[in-house]
Amino acid sequence: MSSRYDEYAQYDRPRRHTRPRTKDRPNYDDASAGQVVTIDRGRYTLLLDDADGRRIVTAMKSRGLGRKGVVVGDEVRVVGDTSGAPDTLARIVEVEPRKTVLRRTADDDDPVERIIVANARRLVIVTALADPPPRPSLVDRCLVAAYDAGMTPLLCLTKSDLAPADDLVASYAPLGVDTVVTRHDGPLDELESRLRNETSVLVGHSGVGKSTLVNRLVPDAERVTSDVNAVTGRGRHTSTSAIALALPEGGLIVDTPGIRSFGLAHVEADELIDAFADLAEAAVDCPRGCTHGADEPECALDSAVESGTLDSRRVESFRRVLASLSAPTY
Ligand SMILES: Nc1nc2c(ncn2[C@@H]2O[C@H](COP(=O)(O)OP(=O)(O)OP(=O)(O)O)[C@@H](O)[C@H]2O)c(=O)[nH]1
Ligand SMILES: [Zn+2]
Repeated sequence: MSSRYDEYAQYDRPRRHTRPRTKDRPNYDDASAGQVVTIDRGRYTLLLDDADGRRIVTAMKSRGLGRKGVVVGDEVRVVGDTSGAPDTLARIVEVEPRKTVLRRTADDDDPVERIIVANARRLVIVTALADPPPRPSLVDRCLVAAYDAGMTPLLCLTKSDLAPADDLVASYAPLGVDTVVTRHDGPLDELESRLRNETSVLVGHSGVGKSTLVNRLVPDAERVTSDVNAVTGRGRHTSTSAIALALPEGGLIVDTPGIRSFGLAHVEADELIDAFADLAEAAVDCPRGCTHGADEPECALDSAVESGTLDSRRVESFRRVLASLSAPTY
């Protein structure tokens, strides 16, 4: 089986630009569209897919962008040599508005909540059913991160050959979280069908089987990573940046090595509840400043459960996720 990355090596030279440019104002009508795949020391690796074919292009930021940040997943417009031939460098002249933004948490090394990935649709929360045992509080924090980022969470429960998935599936079902169960020697089509033609981000702590999944989803992931690093001039991929890999059947999967937790410091209870339309609707009747937690005496979620409008298990699950917001980071 071969990956789409194989196609990147085969491209035609770009057509010559025929449109004249105005002198006074830059005219980027003839700019190509691309997506940022990884970033290393001011060099941006882009995936371009247009009439000239699918290819990897290295670019830098144009001066006109100023201090505007460019992150993995950004949809950008590029000019200059976009052939992708060795030793060529294109220029990023525009960054399209971001559809979603996933941030990593501030830590001792870096006190700023930086964006890990832009424009990803799905956050795949990878949890092993055993070895290591599941950590529900971590899953809950990842769920909050997904909702906050505007992404759809997908719970991927791995190593189902070691332990049953029933309990975990049942605890996330009331929230309507989509779940797939996998094992290294079982089929992956349920996961693959959800990833197709979209940008997804994989998260999970060490040992849960992320690399095993990536290597199956992108059969030549290791070669691609080293090729990308050859382009960016690095011996191996740096752990600080995310890297997007193309899936054979379309779509990108973003691996997040070295990223241990998400920036949730700014997330408020009212923002989280907005991810659940029925709960948000009931909470309209809450007293001002209600945090919707189990200890709130007059939370309208309780009256909605009493009147039968809301399912108590759904409210309980929501409150468990909500509590993870104030729990210490792992
Ligand atoms: N029994 C069982 N073992 C698995 C399964 N998937 C992965 N493993 C094993 O679990 C261990 C960890 O798998 P990895 O894919 O390296 O996990 P990871 O999440 O990438 O871990 P890091 O590389 O530390 O981030 C390896 O020994 C795998 O062989 C599975 O479905 N069942
Ligand atoms: Zn409330």
